[in-house]
Amino acid sequence: MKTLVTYMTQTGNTKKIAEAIYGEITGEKDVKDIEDVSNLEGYDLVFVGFPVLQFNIPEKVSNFVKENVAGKNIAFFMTHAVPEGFEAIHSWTGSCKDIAASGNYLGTFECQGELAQPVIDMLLESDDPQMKEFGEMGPSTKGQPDESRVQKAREFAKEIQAKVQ
Ligand SMILES: Cc1cc2nc3c(=O)[nH]c(=O)nc-3n(C[C@H](O)[C@H](O)[C@H](O)COP(=O)(O)O)c2cc1C
Repeated sequence: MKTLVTYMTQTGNTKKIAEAIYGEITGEKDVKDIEDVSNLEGYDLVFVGFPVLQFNIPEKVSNFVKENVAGKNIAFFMTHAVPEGFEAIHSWTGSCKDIAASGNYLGTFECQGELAQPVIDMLLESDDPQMKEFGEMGPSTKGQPDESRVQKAREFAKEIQAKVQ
């Protein structure tokens, strides 16, 4: 069995989770920036990770998944600035299921990720009140994903792999 862990990241949070998942996976495996993946040929299980951007899965990621997921075992991981339990997270996990409709959807891991200072500054300057609100929650995201989140990601990786073995 061969597994791919692929991710998009801008400030490193999603990459940190990708590496935790990758570290936990047994068997043949690759970890790659999604920019470096042209298709999913040869992989039996794929983890796809991304930061939530403007209340959504980044378009680059959703397009890639829709184009390549047919017949594949797929799981997602995402990081976001809002705290875990925030209502919109349900719609983001729902979107993961939707874009994976032609594959075998196995689950989604999500956790908070720190807003980097340049991002906070940019969000605070935005005309969009919701983006401004994100900027204001910046300090409460510091240090995320922390070790407890990283540990949860490792457990998620194990659970997902067990589903396909
Ligand atoms: C332009 C922009 C838009 C964002 N929009 C959201 C959002 O809608 N909801 C949210 O919870 N976080 C939002 N974030 C925060 C990121 O999802 C979060 O910081 C994430 O952990 C970044 O991951 P990365 O370090 O892998 O890039 C946004 C960040 C940026 C830069």
